[in-house]
Amino acid sequence: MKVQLVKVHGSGNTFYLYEALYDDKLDFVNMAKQLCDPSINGGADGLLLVLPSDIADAKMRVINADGSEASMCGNGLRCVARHVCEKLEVDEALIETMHACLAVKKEAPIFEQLPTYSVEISPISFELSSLPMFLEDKLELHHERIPAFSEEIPFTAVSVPNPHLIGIVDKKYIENTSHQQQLAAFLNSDNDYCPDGVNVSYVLPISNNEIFVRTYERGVGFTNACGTAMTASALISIMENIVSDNLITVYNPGGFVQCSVTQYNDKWTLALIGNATIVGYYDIEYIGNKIEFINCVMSEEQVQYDKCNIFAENKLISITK
Ligand SMILES: N[C@H](CCC[C@H](N)C(=O)O)C(=O)O
Repeated sequence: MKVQLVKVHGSGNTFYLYEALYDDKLDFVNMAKQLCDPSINGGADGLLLVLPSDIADAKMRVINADGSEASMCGNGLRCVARHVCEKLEVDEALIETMHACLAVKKEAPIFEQLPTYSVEISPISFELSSLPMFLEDKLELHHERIPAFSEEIPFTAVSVPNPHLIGIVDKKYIENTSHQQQLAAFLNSDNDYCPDGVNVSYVLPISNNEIFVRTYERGVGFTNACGTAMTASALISIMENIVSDNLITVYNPGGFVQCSVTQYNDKWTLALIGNATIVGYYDIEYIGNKIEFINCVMSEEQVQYDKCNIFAENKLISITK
């Protein structure tokens, strides 16, 4: 069976996007694992499925590189938003996700002429049971030290709605990722705290409206960026008075995004704004359960994005000097 895929990324978090006519009989788990193999065309962090929806303009499903399915993907949703808006020739749309229909919108470029979209990040819960995470005598975890995780780093647990553990750290934990690697690998293996795993992010405060976030993603490992994690990190940074502005620039190893965090009547509203870049168009042949790449046409957009990435890298150098 011949399949057409688009390789896309949001802030360097790279995916294959496949528009399926319906919940195909294709084995998406097997497809994702093969497509994300780093030895083939540089791999990817996951597979985005764009499907018809009865309640929205389209439906998005997210399969991680290890074949696990996630309830949400912020960087991926921006890429799906662009795909759907350009197909329907609109600037705004509604995308059905596992737990909510989310508003998406074409925005003015975040950097030079970069195609930019905003996506709603919702629902949000601080209940440990929503991740799930199990901690003795706790129903929530707010900016607290858990000795089993770290004696130094205060962590917050939040679902948006995929699960996140957010630590506010000083520079040494950004320069050396071994602590984060060890903790995240433990919490994403057989353990008593997070039976379904968890995305683990370390956040370095920069200014009253800038943070740096590095994420070890559940089902993937370290990625250039994790959209839901960056938005959750912006939320925690506001709640803990680490930043004071409602529009936060979040730098990451793959570039930068902006996160809008507003509160009304005790309800938080989150939006993630950033690029939706097309890397290339791929034709594959799906023979039995084996994927063969037939053809690939690279897009010119990556050149444009590289300039954005250099801007972010220079900022990171200035921060961690
Ligand atoms: N690995 C995540 C899903 C992808 C999220 C990330 N790529 C984003 O941009 O939010 C999880 O299993 O919850």
